[in-house]
Amino acid sequence: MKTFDELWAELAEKAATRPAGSGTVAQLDAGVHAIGKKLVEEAAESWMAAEHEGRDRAAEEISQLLYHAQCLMLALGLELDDVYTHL
Ligand SMILES: N=c1c2ncn([C@@H]3O[C@H](COP(=O)(O)OP(=O)(O)OP(=O)(O)O)[C@@H](O)[C@H]3O)c2ncn1[C@@H]1O[C@H](COP(=O)(O)O)[C@@H](O)[C@H]1O
Repeated sequence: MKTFDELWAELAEKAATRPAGSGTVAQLDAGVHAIGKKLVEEAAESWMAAEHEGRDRAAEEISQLLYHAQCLMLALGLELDDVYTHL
């Protein structure tokens, strides 16, 4: 288990060091368009899970939604504070 901030630190490190075999590096190389499509896909899967598959499945899909949101932020060079300032 990890927190949102812990995942962010891990992904930022992966983006900087680009270790072989990292799915995050592959996502970043795929670009904003591809990451955006995954984000929308995970949003739809979160919605469907919430309506039809129960709390545990919804939580799993929402975790993937958060992951892809962080990938999109990294692809754009955004920091957490750039987002938090709008909350
Ligand atoms: N939390 C996640 C995470 N959530 C989602 N995903 C990705 O999102 C995909 C989920 O997509 P789906 O469930 O729709 O499955 P899928 O359609 O079969 O996936 P794809 O074929 O589209 O890749 C997974 O296959 C992962 O590629 C994640 N990939 C990585 N992480 C974490 O990110 C960290 C860094 O990962 P790496 O960069 O791979 O080392 C690690 O701590 C991981 O646990």
